[in-house]
Amino acid sequence: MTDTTTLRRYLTKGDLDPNLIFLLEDIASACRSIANLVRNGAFEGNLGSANAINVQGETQKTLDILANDEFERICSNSPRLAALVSEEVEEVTWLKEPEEGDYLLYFDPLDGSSNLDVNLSVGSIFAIMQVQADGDRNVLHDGQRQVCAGYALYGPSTILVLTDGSEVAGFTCHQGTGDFRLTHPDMKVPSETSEFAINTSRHRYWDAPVRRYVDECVAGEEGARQRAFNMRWTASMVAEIHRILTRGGVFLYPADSNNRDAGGKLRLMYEANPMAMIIERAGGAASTGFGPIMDIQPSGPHQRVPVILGSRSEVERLVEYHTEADSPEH
Ligand SMILES: O=P(O)(O)OC[C@H]1O[C@](O)(COP(=O)(O)O)[C@@H](O)[C@@H]1O
Ligand SMILES: [Mg+2]
Ligand SMILES: [Mg+2]
Repeated sequence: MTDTTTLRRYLTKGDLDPNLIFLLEDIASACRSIANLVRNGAFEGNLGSANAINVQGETQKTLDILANDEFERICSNSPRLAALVSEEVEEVTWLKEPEEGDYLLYFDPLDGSSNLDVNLSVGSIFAIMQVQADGDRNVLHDGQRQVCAGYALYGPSTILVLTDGSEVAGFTCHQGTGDFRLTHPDMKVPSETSEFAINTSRHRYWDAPVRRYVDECVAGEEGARQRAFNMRWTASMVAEIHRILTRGGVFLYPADSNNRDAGGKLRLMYEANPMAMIIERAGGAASTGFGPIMDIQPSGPHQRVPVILGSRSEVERLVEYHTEADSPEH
C-alpha cells in the first residue's frame, strides 16, 4: 500500500470545522493509546475484571476503565468539546459551559470487552453531535443529528473507520510511525449477502420475525431463501460491523422476551446510532425492525434499543417480516 494520505491530510482536504478536526485527531490519539493498552494488557496486569460495576449493571474490566480514562484525558483538550457521554460513566461529564455549535462526544471506550481475556478483537465506538443553543445541556438528540461517527477496531491491525456524513473511510494505524493512513477509501456495504450474525443461544427468547428470518437462512437451498447462508458471531459489535462493511452481511441484536424490559441489549447513543450512521452512509440500512434507528428520540444517555443493520436487502426483509407479524391478520 503506497498511499500515504494520513488522517490529518484527509480531514483537512475538505471544509470541516477546524475544531471538529481537532476533536477527531484527539479521538484517533485516544484510540492509538487504547490499542497499546490492549496489546500490553498482560504485561501491565490489566486483563481481567476491575471489581466494579458500571451504570449498566455490568462488571467492568480494568481495560474498560483505562480506555474510558484515555478518551477523557485526551479528548478533554479539544477546545470546543462541551460534554462527554460514556458507557462507563452514569452522568454526562460537562467540560465547559455549552455554547451553540460546541461538540458532544458519545463513546463506548471498549466494545466487546468480554473478548479481552481470550485475545480476540475489541474496539471503540464514537459519535459526535452539537449543542443546539447557548446554555443548552440537552444531550439527548436523535441519530440524524450526528455530525460524525466512527469506530476503531483493535484486531490484527488497528483500523479507524469514520464518516462525517459523506463517505465512509478506513485508516490503518502504521505500526512504525503510529500514523493513521487511508487504506480503505469510500467503503460500501455490498447490497447482497449470504451471511448473518446473531447470538443464536438466544433462539428461545426471539420474536417470530427473527425466528422466521434465521430459520429461513439456516434452511439453506431447501428453504424459502433457496441458497446456503453462513453465520458468524464474534460478540464484538465493532468486529462484526467491520466484517459487514468489508464483505457484506447483516447483524442482529433484537429485543427478545429476555431483554425487552431493558429495551434490548445495545446502547443507542454510543453503539447503535454511530454504527447506523456508518452503515447507512456506506449504502446499507439500520433499523429496530420497525423504523430507522437514527429516528429514535432518546429518553436517556444509556438507553438500549433493538438493532438490525447491514446489507440493505436483508434489513428490508427483516423489517417486512416485523411489519407482517405486527399486522392485524397475523
Ligand atoms: O455476549 P452477547 O450477548 O453475545 O453480546 C455481545 C454484544 O455485547 C457487546 O459486547 C456489548 O458491548 P460492551 O462490551 O461495550 O458492553 C457487543 O459488542 C456485542 O455485540
Ligand atoms: Mg459495546
Ligand atoms: Mg464497552
